[in-house]
Amino acid sequence: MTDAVTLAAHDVRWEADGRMIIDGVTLAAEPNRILGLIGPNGSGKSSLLRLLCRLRKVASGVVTLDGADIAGLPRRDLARRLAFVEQQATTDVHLTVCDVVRLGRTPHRSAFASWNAADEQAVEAALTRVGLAERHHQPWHTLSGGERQRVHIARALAQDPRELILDEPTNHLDIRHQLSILALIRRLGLTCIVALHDLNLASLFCDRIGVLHEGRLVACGAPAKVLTPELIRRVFEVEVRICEGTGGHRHVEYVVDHQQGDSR
Ligand SMILES: Nc1ncnc2c1ncn2[C@@H]1O[C@H](COP(=O)(O)OP(=O)(O)OP(=O)(O)O)[C@@H](O)[C@H]1O
Repeated sequence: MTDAVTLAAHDVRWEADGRMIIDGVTLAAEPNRILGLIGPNGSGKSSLLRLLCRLRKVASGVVTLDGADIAGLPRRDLARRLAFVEQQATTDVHLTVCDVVRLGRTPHRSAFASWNAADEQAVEAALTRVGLAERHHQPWHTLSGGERQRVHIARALAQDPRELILDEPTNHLDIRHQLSILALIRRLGLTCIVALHDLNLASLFCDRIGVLHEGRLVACGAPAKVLTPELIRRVFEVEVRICEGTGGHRHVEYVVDHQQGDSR
């Protein structure tokens, strides 16, 4: 483990219903870089992300932030450092867009402090960054799925974190917004760990990719190193060709037999 590590898991295990879901995962986020997490449905991506931000307690192993066990950090200190955008975050239907984003300021405010200009500015900036500055007062329940996703990202940005963890942030987004949200995440320059299903988006936007398979980390490294036909066949059970894509990024092309209807 190098010094240049912010958030890291060391031989982390977690089980549910007597089944090992996360099985001895060791990985580290590099400061100001994006670590993508890929893997088939049920491979443990969400579970691992929840362990990394202490929404679940590890059964064994340790998660550290700047070398300190996160289990010992005060909740508020952790929330000032680390924001989590969940896959299907539920939100009280009576809130407006602005109310939801304001929740991101909670860790920065003391119990009796009034709402101040810095809080307001953080909320404004976050909404502008996700392209929803004009939707301040729109009731939450009237938003589309993609707009809700962007509001949740704005809420995380208003939290002003140094570490940002995102579980499938492109869910529900059309292709333009998938690209713009991932480009935004890159521009933020934060330390990010992001679960993604789309291998090409992972290849385009992540500095490194970790691959989960049945709760184990089976590969972790630069996209060009990790995204090989052999690994994708073993983990995802599909046939692919890897081509040279834009800007030297690997492009994954699925080999589909239209007679068979699948790629095997
Ligand atoms: N609280 C729980 N109780 C029992 N099983 C659980 C619990 N949480 C997760 N699991 C199981 O752990 C496995 C991993 O789930 P997880 O949501 O982490 O996978 P994932 O890689 O994020 O999947 P997806 O790509 O479908 O979102 C699944 O089989 C899931 O059913």
